Amino acid sequence: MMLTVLKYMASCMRAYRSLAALFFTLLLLDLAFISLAPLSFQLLIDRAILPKDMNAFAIILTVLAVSGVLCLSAGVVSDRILAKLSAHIQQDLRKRLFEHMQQVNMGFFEKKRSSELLSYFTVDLPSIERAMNAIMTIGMQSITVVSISTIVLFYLQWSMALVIVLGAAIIFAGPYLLGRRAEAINISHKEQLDLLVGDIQENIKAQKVIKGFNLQQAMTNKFAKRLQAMFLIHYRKNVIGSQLERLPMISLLLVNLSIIGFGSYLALRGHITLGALVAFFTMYTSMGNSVFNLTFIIPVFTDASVSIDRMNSLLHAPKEASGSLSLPAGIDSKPDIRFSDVSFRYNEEQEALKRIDLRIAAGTTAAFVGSSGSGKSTLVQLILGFYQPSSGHIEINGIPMQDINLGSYREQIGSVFQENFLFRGTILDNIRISKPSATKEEVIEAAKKAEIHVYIMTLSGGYDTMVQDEGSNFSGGQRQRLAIARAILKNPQILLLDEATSALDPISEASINRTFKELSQNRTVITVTHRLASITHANQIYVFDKGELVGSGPHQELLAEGGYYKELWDKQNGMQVSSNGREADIDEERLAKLPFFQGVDTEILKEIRSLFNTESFAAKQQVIQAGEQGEKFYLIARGRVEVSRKNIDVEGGKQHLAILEDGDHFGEIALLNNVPRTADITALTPCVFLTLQRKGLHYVLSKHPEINDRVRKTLQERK
Ligand SMILES: Nc1ncnc2c1ncn2[C@@H]1O[C@H](COP(=O)(O)OP(=O)(O)OP(=O)(O)O)[C@@H](O)[C@H]1O
Repeated sequence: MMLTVLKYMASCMRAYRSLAALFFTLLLLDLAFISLAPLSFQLLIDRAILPKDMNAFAIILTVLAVSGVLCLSAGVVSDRILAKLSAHIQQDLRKRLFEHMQQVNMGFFEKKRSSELLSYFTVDLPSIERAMNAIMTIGMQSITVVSISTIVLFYLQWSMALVIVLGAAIIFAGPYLLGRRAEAINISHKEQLDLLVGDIQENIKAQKVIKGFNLQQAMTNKFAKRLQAMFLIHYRKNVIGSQLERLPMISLLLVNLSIIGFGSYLALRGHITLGALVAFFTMYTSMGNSVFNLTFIIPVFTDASVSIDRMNSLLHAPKEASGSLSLPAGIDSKPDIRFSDVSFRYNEEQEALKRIDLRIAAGTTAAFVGSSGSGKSTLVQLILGFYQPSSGHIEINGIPMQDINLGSYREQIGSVFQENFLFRGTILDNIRISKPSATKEEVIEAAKKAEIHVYIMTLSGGYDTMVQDEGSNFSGGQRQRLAIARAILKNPQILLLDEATSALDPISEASINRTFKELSQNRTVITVTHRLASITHANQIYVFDKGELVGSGPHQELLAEGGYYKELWDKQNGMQVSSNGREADIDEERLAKLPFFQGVDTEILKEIRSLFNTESFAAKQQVIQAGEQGEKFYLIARGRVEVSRKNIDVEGGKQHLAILEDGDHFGEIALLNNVPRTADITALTPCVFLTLQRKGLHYVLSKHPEINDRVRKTLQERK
């Protein structure tokens, strides 16, 4: 363990050889004085005090004072050099870690919690710094003092020196034997610390969910369990730490006793002079202190050795596989994307994509549609080269993806996702990140196309307004528009839009979709959407279901085929949302497709239709809370909701059950009678619902006894 840490430090210092050499030289001077000073007692007693020689006394004292001042000054300078060396090494390690983190593949981030990655910087680097400072100060000092003292002690009295060497072996035996256990406890302590920090971090991020679901007490209880686990390991770490310090102390006492007895016996017998005995004891005391100091840094070393291992696990994590061929940039080199028999799995449990064959010809518009979880976003991530297929091939312009330099390829892609990250900095910086050379005018132009310019101009800071905490001072729609501006500014060959307008209101969505259509003139556009009406113009639509490609072709062709696409289309069709998003409507034909209204007379459906109200919810707003009494039915005219259940044992405190989107419905059991809701429903994007109250429906049904029983029976079956 000691050797690992020392080797690691030596490798860190390699870049600063001259600084380190200067440090060691000055340190040696300083230490030589500290180690040899006790010898002056022998000279003072035997050459000056006993023979009463004033001259010798003056010379010895002067030499002592001058060398003392010189060596102590060397010590002060070496402190400053060490401070610089240590700061350099910390900076290098931070840089190395950060640089590597930019290059590791996505799978690595999936497996690690962000708190664990953070702790490399906040826990492990400081622990390495502590060990380095300890070895370069107390450690070096103690080792030098012990080495010089041992030589001098052998020179003064070899048999006593031998006893000391044996004693030193006993002193270190304890820490050596405890070493492995201490290391294991240290590893567990760091792991628990990661989990604890992770819980706190997650709790901060999940405050809206926690308060919304009234989970404060449950979260506090869960945290108390974590603290209990942390307490145990913290206690064990403290115990082993104190044992590592205490054991050498006990051994040292025993060795002291033997030396005092043996030394005094030798002096009594006249085997050594009085001066030599005093010098021996003084030197031994200073050596004893140094040995003692060395035992103090053992826990620091154990800590650092665990940290080095942890950091190496990051530094050895596989990098993104990137080839050497650069894709030529420029407007004429539109990439053609081909998937041949591509399958992909994130983990052993489930295949996210199964044997996909598709081709997105350069300059065309392709759309990926399908239910939630069908693999659309996974496909986008494969196109971006975030993951490698588990089997099959992806080719760009006929070149295997793994041979292409990912940097040059991604240079040609502009992407917008459902959730877009905004960095700390100004709005201008955030848009310009995709094209650092862009002028402010170009940024403004892009912001205008993304329909965010007018809003930016209403802010007192305009484009210099600061983005706070990942964009928390902007709405989901505004964040999405800033991301769209970013992608537009880049003017990429491939525009990748993964639910890029999901957070926008209908007017903005329609208008931005027009912008995207214009932008598609001279480039490849790949759109992932669950809103089929927005991609009817696509050259090729790919339909996914449970990771499989179940259909492809232009809109009309797919409709004519009458498969899954038609099913999705029919589900979404027949509902209209006004352009301001405040009013929604449904026609009777669509109403008749609801299982419990099948076969109901059009006239009655007209009556039922008039009972529907429009309700709007903002993204992240709770629509239904489990346990509350339900009295209405919801039909999603526009938007996406998450169905979940409170469960503090899973991350974030809730268990995800399903995603529902345009055309889906929920809560129909409430149309039958007053039953408590069985799950929570939360809006993921701004949502517009058509809602039907039980009382209204019952009134209509009571007027039409001929359908009353049938509707109730179907509802009962669904229950
Ligand atoms: N990082 C991941 N790790 C493990 N499984 C994942 C990961 N991301 C997605 N999956 C799983 O892969 C499958 C496909 O997910 P994907 O996100 O591609 O679907 P999608 O069609 O884009 O869904 P949505 O429309 O809801 O975004 C799902 O079963 C999902 O749970």
